[in-house]
Amino acid sequence: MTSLLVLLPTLCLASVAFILTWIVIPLYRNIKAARATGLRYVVVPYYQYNFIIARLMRLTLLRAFDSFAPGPSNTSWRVLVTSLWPLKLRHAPFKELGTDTFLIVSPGGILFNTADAAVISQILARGVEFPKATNIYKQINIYGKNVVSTEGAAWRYHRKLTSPAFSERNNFLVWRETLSQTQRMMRKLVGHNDESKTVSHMGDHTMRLSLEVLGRAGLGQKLEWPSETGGKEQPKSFTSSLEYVSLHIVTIMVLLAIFPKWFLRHAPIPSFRSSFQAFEDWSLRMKEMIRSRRAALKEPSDTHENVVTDLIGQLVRGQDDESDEEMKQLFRLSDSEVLGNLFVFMIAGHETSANTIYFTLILLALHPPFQKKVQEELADIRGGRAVDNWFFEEHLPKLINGLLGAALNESLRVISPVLTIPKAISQPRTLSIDGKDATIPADTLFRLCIPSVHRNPKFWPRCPPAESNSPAPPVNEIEDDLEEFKPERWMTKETSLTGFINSAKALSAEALASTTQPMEYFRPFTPVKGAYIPFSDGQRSCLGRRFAQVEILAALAVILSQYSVELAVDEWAEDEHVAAMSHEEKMKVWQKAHDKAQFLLREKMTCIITVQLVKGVSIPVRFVRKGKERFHR
Ligand code: HEM
Repeated sequence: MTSLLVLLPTLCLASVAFILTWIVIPLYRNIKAARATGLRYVVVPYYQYNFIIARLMRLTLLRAFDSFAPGPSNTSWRVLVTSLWPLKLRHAPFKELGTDTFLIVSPGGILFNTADAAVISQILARGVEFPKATNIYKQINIYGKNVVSTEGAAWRYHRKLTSPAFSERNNFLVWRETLSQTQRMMRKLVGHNDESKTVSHMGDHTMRLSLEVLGRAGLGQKLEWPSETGGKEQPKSFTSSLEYVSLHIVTIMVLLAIFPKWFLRHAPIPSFRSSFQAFEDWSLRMKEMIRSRRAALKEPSDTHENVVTDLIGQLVRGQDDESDEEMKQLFRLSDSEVLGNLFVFMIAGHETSANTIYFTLILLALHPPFQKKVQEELADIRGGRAVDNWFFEEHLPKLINGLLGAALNESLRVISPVLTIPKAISQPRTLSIDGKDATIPADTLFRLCIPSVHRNPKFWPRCPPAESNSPAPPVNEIEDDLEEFKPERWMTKETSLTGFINSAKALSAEALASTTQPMEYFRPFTPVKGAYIPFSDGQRSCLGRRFAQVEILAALAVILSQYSVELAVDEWAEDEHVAAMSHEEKMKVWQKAHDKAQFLLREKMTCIITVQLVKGVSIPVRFVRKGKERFHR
């Protein structure tokens, strides 16, 4: 009894001390610091980047509120503690708070969120002062340090040594491989005699396509799939270990972060063991590949052409380029760093490109009139040439500057594969925000919210909404068409651009200068700096931007020059039934497929490293020979 009398007050005192030390005092300090910035702020009970606490809170506090309290508003703490709100709510919280920059304050830290192009461009231009938040990327070092996970001098060293790999010669290889692999993919997706059949999981096919292109243009490897080896799965083939690693990358990284290697090697759970096995397999294969590539490079130089052009060849050659021995030791990637970089090229370049091809196809299937215009332009561009005779130098610029390029720009605007760009500061930094200087306290984590700035009405030419069902209902009152996929936005007629420029607040000098162009002149629309950042910008912008552009445009061009992509309607009508329908009946059934696809793009998106449809959800499509379309001719 006496001991209980002592224990209870001690426990109470300990709890009060804990709450004061870890919650009340830090929260008070953070609120004070946030107030001093002069920016708007919202207080939330916990820090979302403290993963253990955030997970605990999601399971308890958040769940309790979600069961008993009415649905949260767009600016409620229940929404703002989640990492997905920029994806789900886009620009809505900014609009409701009446600002394009606000802070989220919690006991664990301050988050700076912005959808303001002017603020984003300052942060990206001052890369040294606003470095990447590298501790978020620690797990990515599983094979070795690399250009994605480092900062400061280490990053400069990696960037200097990896950039030459993304040469125009390599892009040519990407072009050639994509043309050939896409034709191969289409032969599988379209039945004999061009009979159209439903492709239920198009995302899986674009994932393989992108892996094949990375395999060839990145690692110099032709990937053999089980169907091409007589249907026999080869458990230890390079392809299967590469595919396994790329599809299970999140699991592998989490396991390696939690458990020691010796445990995973003998883990009692089979899936843990196979993940670890794949991780080790890939490492062994890559080390072997690096060794044999180094040997090949020592051969006489006239046989080098094929072995230096891919990414691995360029990195290995870079290892030996420096003639000065001392410099070689300082500025030379170790084998583990070559491996680490090849691995992050795969992570950074696989899903991002694959999903962009997939989503652009879906968006074009949702917009048949624009798809038709693209196909007409493609026919002009290629002038009857067979795919194998398309020229990189001649055809690629036409694709980039044409309607397909506009479709790609718009697809990346509405579904950016990367959700937010994180930056972290270790000392106070001053930014000009809405014309005033704001000093942001040290240790603030910055999030440049891509979906939000891509829909910020201040920075984009816009019209009233045309589609009643565009993917936006979290934003209750949709006042413009920025939720809609409208590639025409990127083909600006000078007259409308002038109107836009006059009404925009933040303008680049180039945009102002361009107002002197003739009224009837059409040109690609150039957004204000900081407003369009699918590949980020500044010194840490995407290294594989052109690699990705070449791959995505080449793949789409091959597909659309021969086929139309349609939404599949199997859920509502069988083929024979559709064939016997009147035009009106067909349109009704197509509208159902359209509404469902819009619903999925709106409600079933998530972000696991990159933005994607949630596991198990897909939008089925069909490829039909041009002229044989079932719904829109
Ligand atoms: C549609 C396709 C792609 C998109 C939208 C994309 C987007 C991005 C973004 C936003 C970043 C900056 C991330 C940050 O700062 O947190 C980035 C960085 C990077 N990307 Fe991409 N990327 C794409 C394709 C690729 C491809 C194909 C590769 C390589 C094969 C690649 C390699 C890289 C690398 C190495 C970095 C790190 C650069 C550095 O930190 O210096 N990306 N990418």
